[in-house]
Amino acid sequence: MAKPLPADWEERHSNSRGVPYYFNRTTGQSVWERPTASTSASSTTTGGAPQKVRASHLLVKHAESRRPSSWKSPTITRSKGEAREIITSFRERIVSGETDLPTLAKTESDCSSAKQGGDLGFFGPKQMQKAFEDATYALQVGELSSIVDSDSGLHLILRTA
Ligand SMILES: Cn1nc(-c2ccccc2)cc1C(=O)N[C@H](Cc1nc2ccccc2[nH]1)C(=O)O
Repeated sequence: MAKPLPADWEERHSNSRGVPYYFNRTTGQSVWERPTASTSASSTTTGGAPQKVRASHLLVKHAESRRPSSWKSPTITRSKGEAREIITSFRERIVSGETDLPTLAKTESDCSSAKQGGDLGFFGPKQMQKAFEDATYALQVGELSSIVDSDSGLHLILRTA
């Protein structure tokens, strides 16, 4: 029987790895190992300040997106299903090594960060939509996410720091 988690820690599920990970609601820290009483909030690498992460992403919007418009298209009418087919193909091309996320994001992402190769810079807890934040914190640096569904559309996320 697993011991209860220390205060502020919660168990989450990593879609990309299919295993649990542990998230500290106070510091924004995420760890793979189940925390014990000694894994305190102050044990962050930043001395207690919420840990920031950096990520690049490729966004494919669809008709149900919060803002179905982008630098690529003033009115986005593709269905969510079509968007999923498109982003699945993009992910296959990245995983095969044919291209990489920043290169593909520059021409294909529906986010205004496309010109920066999808780089969003550093962000901390509660700065991005929850689904995006959770997916990013669950990634190791250098890891590519599975398809992440937010109110903005479908994302591929590459954690860079
Ligand atoms: C969060 N963010 N950062 C930038 C950005 C960053 C660096 C340089 C230029 C733009 C754009 C955005 C943004 O919200 N863009 C939206 C789309 C979008 N929605 C997101 C939700 C989560 C993370 C990134 C996201 N990007 C848009 O263009 O309609």
